[in-house]
Amino acid sequence: MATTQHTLSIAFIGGGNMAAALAAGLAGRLCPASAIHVLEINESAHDPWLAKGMTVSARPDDALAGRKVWVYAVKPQQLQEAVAATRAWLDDDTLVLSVAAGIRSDTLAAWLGTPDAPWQRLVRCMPNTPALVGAGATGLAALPGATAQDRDLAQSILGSVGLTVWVADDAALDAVTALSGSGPAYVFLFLESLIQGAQALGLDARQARQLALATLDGATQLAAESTESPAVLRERVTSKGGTTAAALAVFAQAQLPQTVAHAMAAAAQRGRELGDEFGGAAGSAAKEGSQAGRK
Ligand SMILES: NC(=O)C1=CN([C@@H]2O[C@H](COP(=O)(O)OP(=O)(O)OC[C@H]3O[C@@H](n4cnc5c(N)ncnc54)[C@H](OP(=O)(O)O)[C@@H]3O)[C@@H](O)[C@H]2O)C=CC1
Ligand SMILES: O=C(O)[C@@H]1CCC=N1
Repeated sequence: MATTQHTLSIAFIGGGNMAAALAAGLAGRLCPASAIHVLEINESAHDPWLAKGMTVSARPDDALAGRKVWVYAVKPQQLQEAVAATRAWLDDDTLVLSVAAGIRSDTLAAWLGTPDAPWQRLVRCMPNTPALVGAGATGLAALPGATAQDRDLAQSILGSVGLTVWVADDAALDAVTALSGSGPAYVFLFLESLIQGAQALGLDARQARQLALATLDGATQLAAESTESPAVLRERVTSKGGTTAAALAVFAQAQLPQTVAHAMAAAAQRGRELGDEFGGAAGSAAKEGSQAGRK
C-alpha cells in the first residue's frame, strides 16, 4: 500500500467512542496525529483530542476540505443530519467511510450525492473498540463504484488497527455487527461475570481480574493457534465427572449457546431496523433536502 504518513489526512465526523478508538489506533501507525481532524459538536469533549495532537472543530469548517478520507462516526440516528451539515466540504477525491451500524450504503450514497448521482467512493466499515490497542476486527463492504484505490485505502486504514474482512453487502455487515462490532461487549460481560463469580468464591478483586483476563487471553490464543476446533479444545478441559463438567452442565441448562445465538440475532435485527428506518422514503427525502447543500 502506497499510502504514507505524509500523504494521508483524515477527518472524523463525530468524536465519540468509536472515533477515539480508531484515531488513537491510527495515529503514529498510519499517519501522524496532526493529520487527523475531528468534527465533534460537543466542545466539552475537545480537550482529549487536542491533547493527542489532533485538530478539532465544533462545527463544519474548511478543516474538512481537501482531506483524503472522511470517516462518519456519529450514531446512526445522527448520520443524515451530519451528512447534510458537512457535504458542502466534500471533494470529488474524498473517500468516505461510514462506521454507522445499520445505515445502508445506498442510503448514505444518496444522502452524500445528488438524486441523479449518488456518491460512489464509499466503503461501509464495521470496526470494534479493540482498534484502540491495534487489535480491532473490521468488516468492510464497498459500493461497486468505489475504485480499487479506494478499497486499498480503506483496507490500509482499518488494517492498521487490526484484522479486516471484506464482505459482500449490507446484510453481511449486519451479521458482522452482531459478531465483532458488538462482540467486545459480550466478552466484557463474560469477563465481568467471571470476575464477580471468582470474588463470590473468595478471591480478591485483583486476583480475580488477573486470572480472568489471562484465562480469556490464553484460551483465545490457544484456539487461534490450534488446528483443532473450539469444541475439541473444550472437551480437553472437561474431565469426566470433574469440575468443568459440573460448570458446563449449568451453562447447558441455561441454554447458553441458544442464548448467544438469540442475542446475536437481536443485534442483526436491530441493524436491519436502523437500515429500514433510514432507507427507502427517508433516503429519498434526504436526497432532496441535501442536494442544495453541495457546493
Ligand atoms: N462504540 C462501538 O463499539 C462501535 C460503534 N460503531 C458505530 O460508530 C458510530 C459512533 O458510535 P459511538 O462512537 O459509540 O457513539 P458516540 O455517541 O460515542 O459518538 C458520536 C459523537 O458524535 C457527536 N455528534 C453527533 N452529531 C454530530 C455532528 N453532526 N457532527 C459532529 N459530531 C456529532 C455526538 O455528540 P452527542 O453525544 O451530543 O450526540 C457524539 O459525541 C455509531 O454509528 C455506531 O453504530 C461501530 C462499531 C463499534
Ligand atoms: O451498539 C451499537 O449499536 C454499536 C454498533 C456495534 C457496536 N456498537
